[in-house]
Amino acid sequence: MNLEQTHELRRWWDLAVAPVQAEGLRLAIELGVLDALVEPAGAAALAQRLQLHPVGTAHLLELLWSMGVLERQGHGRHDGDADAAGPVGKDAQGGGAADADGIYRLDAGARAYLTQGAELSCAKAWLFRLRSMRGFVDSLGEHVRHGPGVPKPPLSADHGPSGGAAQWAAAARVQIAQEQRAVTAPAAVEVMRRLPEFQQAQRLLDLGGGPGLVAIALAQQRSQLQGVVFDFPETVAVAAENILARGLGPRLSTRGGSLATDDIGSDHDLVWCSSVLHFVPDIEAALHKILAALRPGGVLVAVHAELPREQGEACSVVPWYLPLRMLGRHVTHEGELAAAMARAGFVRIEQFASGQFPMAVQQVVVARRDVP
Ligand SMILES: C[S@@+](CC[C@H](N)C(=O)[O-])C[C@H]1O[C@@H](n2cnc3c(N)ncnc32)[C@H](O)[C@@H]1O
Repeated sequence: MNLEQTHELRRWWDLAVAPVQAEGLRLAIELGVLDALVEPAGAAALAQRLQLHPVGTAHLLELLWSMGVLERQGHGRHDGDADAAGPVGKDAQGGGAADADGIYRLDAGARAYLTQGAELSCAKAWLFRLRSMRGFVDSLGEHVRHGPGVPKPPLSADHGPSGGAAQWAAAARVQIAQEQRAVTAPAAVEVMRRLPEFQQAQRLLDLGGGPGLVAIALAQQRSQLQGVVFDFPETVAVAAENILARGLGPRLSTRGGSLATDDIGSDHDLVWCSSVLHFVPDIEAALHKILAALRPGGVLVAVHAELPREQGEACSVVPWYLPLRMLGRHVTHEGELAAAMARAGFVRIEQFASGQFPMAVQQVVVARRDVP
């Protein structure tokens, strides 16, 4: 036995403790601990300011530090050692010098993405993901015993993964908007930079575009680009507000409907479609419709998670998409979406994986309508 090596059991024990870390982070966001620690502070002063218990707060801060959410200086020092606290400095909240628990402040990544006021804040998006995963966990046993849920009919009032079109619209205002602003829109811009056709494209369709921040970011890249955000009517109302707020009304418009049943327009040069095909009742039918909506030579860029065939890659994709699969939604295996595009008549299909999207690694599939 090598005493320095990690025991094989550890990976399962780590799973059991992950809820403690997630709950610690949730509390830190919801109690305002993270926002407060943009400025360095010790536990006692922070507890006083947020009306928390000093000992409980000290333990929470140490947990967050162990997770890499916080940096710590001066741990174990007492009042007289304050000047030795280093770059984090003194407790700005009047709690005196570095106390025995140390002075904490946010790590740069947590400051950029987990504080409520940050420009790229994903705090609400993260809280949403946590809530939805916790909700799913409670029903997992039911699904295993009694089978996956029945897919929702596309024409009912219930379009969302766990609720109705109104819930998609609410998501478009909060968590999808946060993820688009911080992650999806910059990634979409990067994907388009690799695509020669983007330079000439004049008509963009952002299919299932939610709050429309991807279409907005792409329009901001190229002044000749005009575009339409297509989604359920309740959701495109959110996109319309965002378009108006950025003064892009003359170039971007919205169209409300369902990809499953309604017209999505024609003669588009470029269709962007990310994390949407999971929710349509028939992927092949949706792909035929998208092909017909492109002009000859037009390009579809579809970005979706697919289930990896390698175990090492599957471990970070399968759990995220299990709720959708248990609800009877589609999550294709790697390569299946590209194969379906080929069957639908798309040509010159390329695929690459990217970790620069929300949640798990996404497969970017670029496919073209042939020029006769
Ligand atoms: C997970 S969100 C992705 C939003 C956006 N494409 C992105 O990547 O950030 C799924 C979007 O697809 C839309 N959607 C789902 N089913 C749809 C359908 N049948 N027709 C139109 N939009 C649909 C939802 O309203 C939602 O805005």
